[in-house]
Amino acid sequence: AEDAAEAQQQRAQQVARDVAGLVGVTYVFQRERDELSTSEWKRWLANIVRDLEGASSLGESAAELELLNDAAARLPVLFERALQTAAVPVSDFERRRRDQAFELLLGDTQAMADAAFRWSRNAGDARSLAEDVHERITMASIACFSLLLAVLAVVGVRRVLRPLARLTEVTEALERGEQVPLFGSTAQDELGTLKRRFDAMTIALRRRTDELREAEQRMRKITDNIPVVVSHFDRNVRADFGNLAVERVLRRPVSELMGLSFREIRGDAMWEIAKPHIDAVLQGQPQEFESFVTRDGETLYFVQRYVPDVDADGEVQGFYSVSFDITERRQAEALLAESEKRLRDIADNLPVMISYIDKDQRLLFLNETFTKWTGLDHRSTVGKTVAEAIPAPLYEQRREALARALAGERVEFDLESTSLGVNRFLHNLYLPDIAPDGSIRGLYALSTDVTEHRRLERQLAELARTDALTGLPNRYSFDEQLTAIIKRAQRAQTLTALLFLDIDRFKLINDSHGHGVGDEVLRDFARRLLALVRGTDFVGRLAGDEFVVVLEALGAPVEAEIVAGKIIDAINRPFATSAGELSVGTSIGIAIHPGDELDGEALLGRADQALYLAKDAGRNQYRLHAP
Ligand SMILES: Nc1nc2c(ncn2[C@@H]2O[C@H](COP(=O)(O)OP(=O)(O)OP(=O)(O)O)[C@@H](O)[C@H]2O)c(=O)[nH]1
Repeated sequence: AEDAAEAQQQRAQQVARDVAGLVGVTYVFQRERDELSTSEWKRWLANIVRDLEGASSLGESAAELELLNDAAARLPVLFERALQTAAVPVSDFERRRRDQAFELLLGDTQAMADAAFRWSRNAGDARSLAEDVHERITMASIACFSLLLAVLAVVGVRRVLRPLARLTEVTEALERGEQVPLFGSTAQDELGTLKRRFDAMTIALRRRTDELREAEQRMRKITDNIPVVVSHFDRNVRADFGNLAVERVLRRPVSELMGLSFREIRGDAMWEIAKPHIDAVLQGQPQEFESFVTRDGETLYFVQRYVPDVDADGEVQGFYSVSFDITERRQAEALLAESEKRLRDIADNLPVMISYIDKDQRLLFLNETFTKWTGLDHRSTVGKTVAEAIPAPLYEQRREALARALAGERVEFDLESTSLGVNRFLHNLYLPDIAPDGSIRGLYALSTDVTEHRRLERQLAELARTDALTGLPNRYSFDEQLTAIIKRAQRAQTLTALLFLDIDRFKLINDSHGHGVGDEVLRDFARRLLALVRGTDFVGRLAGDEFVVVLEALGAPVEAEIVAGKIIDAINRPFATSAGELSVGTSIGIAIHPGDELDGEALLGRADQALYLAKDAGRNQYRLHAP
């Protein structure tokens, strides 16, 4: 009898522990409401059911069951509370109601636990009695199983225990997300009520499951059709959602990945990169960083966004991972950088100064040649305005052209400027940079060094105006000069004399001594003319043995006659040539420009007529054209 009492008491203590455990877990359940505490709560409930089953094997009824009847009667209420607490709160009101329900549930469970404690204390008393009275031991032992017996007394062992076990099973099935049949009880007793309550809970759960599934399908439909990789990880960083793009990127079916940890899916290297971001997003801070996936030797690049998944209570339940594929952008950027480098290489190696100037006249680009010619390097100059970058006089030379180009005009101009001690003639081209909408964004400035070109041009121009034999200005130059001289004379109202000279019998010199000697005479003739006139007077060779001298700002016509006389005297002095000394004469026709509207051609015509007269009169003399 004592052994039996011992065993019964142990059982009673077991029940007490289980109920206490249930109470404890209920606290946790209320606080956490997560998967773990829910399953714990159910486990403790199942323990009590098992204890009851053990106790039922006694199959006896007893008197001291009142204590437990109360607790058993509370079971349906308990489920009702559970039903209320399972509802998802959508408003503060509902949340308050849920919290109240939890408190009530807790109170109920507490009451059950109190009952069990009392019952175990009673069992302890019974043990001491057992030593004296056998009958009383039986009574006491029966008291020890009071929890079960209370149920037995109220609804009968089989009726209550089978449904309770079934409830546990069904709850677990629900938890696994499986469809469970309803009890469909119409019984009016407490068990019937209990079953109906449970059915209501099942229906609510089903509805919620359906809603969730629909929501998930909607989300899947949307996310499967966007070119973005979307996944969701729970608080333990295990995957519980992934869209179609996940399969495309990882080349694995999404179903295979569900439930796996981030590290299992993405490997150690990616885990190391992502871990700080995951820690942060689980603290509620959104994250953005770049990541990559390498597969079959090719690397895909992503911009990775982690968004915390926060529930109604503000608790982070996990996070969404959204990845944008930027591989193409990366490749395009690489290609662009390459082509930019090629362009820069070309630009740097052209012997042309190239720059880009924006609409606010800020230098945004300059090539190597620019640096070489001006000493301004790209790094320290880019961002400055042209006025800030170059010396004020140089800016002044370009100011107007810059303004015109920035008003949309293609401007070409030449200028001479000195940089780094080198003087250059620059040919500049300013090309406006016009946006598709017609606005001016800036301008391209290209400057070519035309110094050498200019020098050649000048040389050619000089050659074109110079008589190669004597070095005197030629006919072309004379025509240019005469026009300018006449203009000056008209402006200043001064006298100008044109002396037209022809060597006498020059043909004879050529014929007698050869062309070379003739040339010697021509050169000496030119030297003698130059020696006689002022530096400002014009001396030129028109052709063959014809020369001109233009005397400006004369006091009177007679001054021209004096010069002509001096010339004849000078020419009459012997010419030393390779063929010996030769005597040379010259005839001169003089025309005076009176300061009126007479043009160069007419003046030369008059001088020619006078020259004819001088020749006609016997040569080696001058004649003045009669006014
Ligand atoms: N040596 C040399 N002779 C030239 C040159 N250009 C022209 N002549 C010659 O100069 C001579 C000019 O002769 P004209 O002016 O026609 O006659 P002229 O012998 O001077 O006789 P008048 O003018 O009537 O006194 C021609 O025989 C030309 O061949 C030249 O560059 N060098």
